[in-house]
Amino acid sequence: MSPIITIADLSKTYATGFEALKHVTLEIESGEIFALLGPNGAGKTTLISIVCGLVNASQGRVTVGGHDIVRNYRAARKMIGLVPQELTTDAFESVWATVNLSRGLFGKRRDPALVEDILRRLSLWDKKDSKIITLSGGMKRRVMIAKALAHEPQILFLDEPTAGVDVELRRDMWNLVRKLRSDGVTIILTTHYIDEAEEMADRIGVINRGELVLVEDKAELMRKLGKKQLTLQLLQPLDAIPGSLSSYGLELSDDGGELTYSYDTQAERTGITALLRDLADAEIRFRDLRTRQSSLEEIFVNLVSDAK
Ligand SMILES: Nc1ncnc2c1ncn2[C@@H]1O[C@H](COP(=O)(O)OP(=O)(O)OP(=O)(O)O)[C@@H](O)[C@H]1O
Repeated sequence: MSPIITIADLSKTYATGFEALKHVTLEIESGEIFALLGPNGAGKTTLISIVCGLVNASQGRVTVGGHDIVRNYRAARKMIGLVPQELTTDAFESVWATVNLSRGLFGKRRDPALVEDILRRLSLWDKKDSKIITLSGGMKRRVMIAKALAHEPQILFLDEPTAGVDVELRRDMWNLVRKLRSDGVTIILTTHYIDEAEEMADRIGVINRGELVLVEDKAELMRKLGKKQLTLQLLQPLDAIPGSLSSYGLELSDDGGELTYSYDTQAERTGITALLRDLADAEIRFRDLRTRQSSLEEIFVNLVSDAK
């Protein structure tokens, strides 16, 4: 696959002197779902805003579909649909009018069948004649997506798409994103919901204090950084860990009733076989066991706190 967006050495210093982005280099592949994950103020919106031409970069270069976003702004922007964090739309227009207008802004011919399809997919068809002001927050958010899709963009940016929406809308949103991807749309979403990235993304970028600290295939990330824990529920509680087991870094919990061993899933040897043998030699018996893999949330928290 070839990159549809290239971001090279991108930095942004706001007029206040604040460095919101520091030397960010990133390529987005055509057709992927890329999640940009980061805490508040990390620079996610700034990055999106630069790619969409809303904020000027202080340094670096961005191309969208091969078009330089500064020199060839119109061609680049036409490829992009943006769903901003804030709801910005004309409150007194009808849904139908506002979505058609968005299409017109990009110089696209009217296409009522296409707009109907978008509204139906977003469960907005029965609201097409409603004024935006009369809609609920969740419905308004759907309208923002419909507007962003109206000119048939190849790339869709979703800035915090599910912040403050209910569970049902969140599910709908995820389904829509998957459907769009299967239609070939490249999707970049920002989120602080780790489960959202875990569920949706093909690749994940973690941004912290303006720096892109990691970009990785999601499955690879979980495999690489994921630690696993084996917990044994003992038949007889232990007062202390026997000296013969000291090399395993075991932890005793539940009043001596549980013994936990942490191991690296990537390591050539996990050490489990040896541990079980040494436990038998020490006459420590267990009645049950469980294993647990660290979640993306733990990986993320570790990354962000390491970078501080
Ligand atoms: N116009 C501006 N002038 C000065 N500083 C700004 C401006 N816009 C954003 N910032 C600062 O840049 C930093 C990054 O902001 P940005 O909105 O990109 O973060 P974010 O990762 O999207 O955060 P959130 O998750 O809260 O939306 C913040 O500290 C913010 O206060």
